[in-house]
Amino acid sequence: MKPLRQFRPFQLLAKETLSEGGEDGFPVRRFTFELPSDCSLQTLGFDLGLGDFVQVRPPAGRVRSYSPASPVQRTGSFDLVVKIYPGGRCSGHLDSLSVGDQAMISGPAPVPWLAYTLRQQQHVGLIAFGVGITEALPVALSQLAKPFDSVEQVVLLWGNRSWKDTFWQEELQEMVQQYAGRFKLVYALSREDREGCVRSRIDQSLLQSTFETFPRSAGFLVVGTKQMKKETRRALSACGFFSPPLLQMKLRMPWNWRRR
Ligand SMILES: Cc1cc2nc3c(=O)[nH]c(=O)nc-3n(C[C@H](O)[C@H](O)[C@H](O)COP(=O)(O)OP(=O)(O)OC[C@H]3O[C@@H](n4cnc5c(N)ncnc54)[C@H](O)[C@@H]3O)c2cc1C
Repeated sequence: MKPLRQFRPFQLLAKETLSEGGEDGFPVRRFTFELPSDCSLQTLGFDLGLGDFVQVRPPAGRVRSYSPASPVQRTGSFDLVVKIYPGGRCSGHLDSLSVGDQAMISGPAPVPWLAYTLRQQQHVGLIAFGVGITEALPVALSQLAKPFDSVEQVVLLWGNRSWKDTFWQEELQEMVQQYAGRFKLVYALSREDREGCVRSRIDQSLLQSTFETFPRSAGFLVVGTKQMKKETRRALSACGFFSPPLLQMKLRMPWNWRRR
């Protein structure tokens, strides 16, 4: 099968709710789409460790991007994990699909600057807001797969309103155990006190304490809305971390990066 350069129909095999969402929260569902039995995201050219994503074209509304959330080597199917917004054109479209229905999907679409940001970084900080974990987690896994003398520590800070908004707790716990000492996971809940979690928004003081041991030249990936990313980068800068070389990143963007 050729890479998904153009939009093509993919059949929905399964749909499962991962989180109903807390108060004021929205549900998060996993959608499993069919691939030919001998085909995986990897054979289609995806590198999830570098943030490659798919695009979904709803019948009405704008094309939207989603980070595949299943192992890149899995043959026969792939998952998207999507937060369903009320009135959301694309998330609502996906949510309206029944098993057996098709969605128009293309990919891989790249995050061109990520390879540059992570290049030769021994300390990698990943900051994910809500469903942004779908992009951050494969990046964490791919960094941890590198030898210790290449990547020493990966810290994932995951911000949600409440525990009910979270999912993949078991998978994350397994990672903490498997990469003990190299992988640190911090859950930040803005509206709930809970043992093992920090009660806080993701702000300068939380960033300072979470990444206290990181050298100021560490590499960071922030995944969330534009506003969240902007505020977090500003806070990282205020903590003394180097802000990403934005100018260089933009110059490296391929012609179609704005389609995201
Ligand atoms: C590279 C990349 C990867 C992404 N990966 C994922 C992923 O794996 N899973 C996923 O769920 N999303 C992901 N997104 C976000 C996704 O592309 C859409 O922006 C999102 O699904 C909303 O699109 P929509 O058409 O449903 O909503 P729209 O029709 O654009 O918006 C309708 C209403 O929904 C609400 N809404 C939309 N977005 C938000 C928001 N972020 N917070 C609060 N309310 C909102 C607003 O009230 C808005 O008025 C990713 C985005 C990028 C750029």
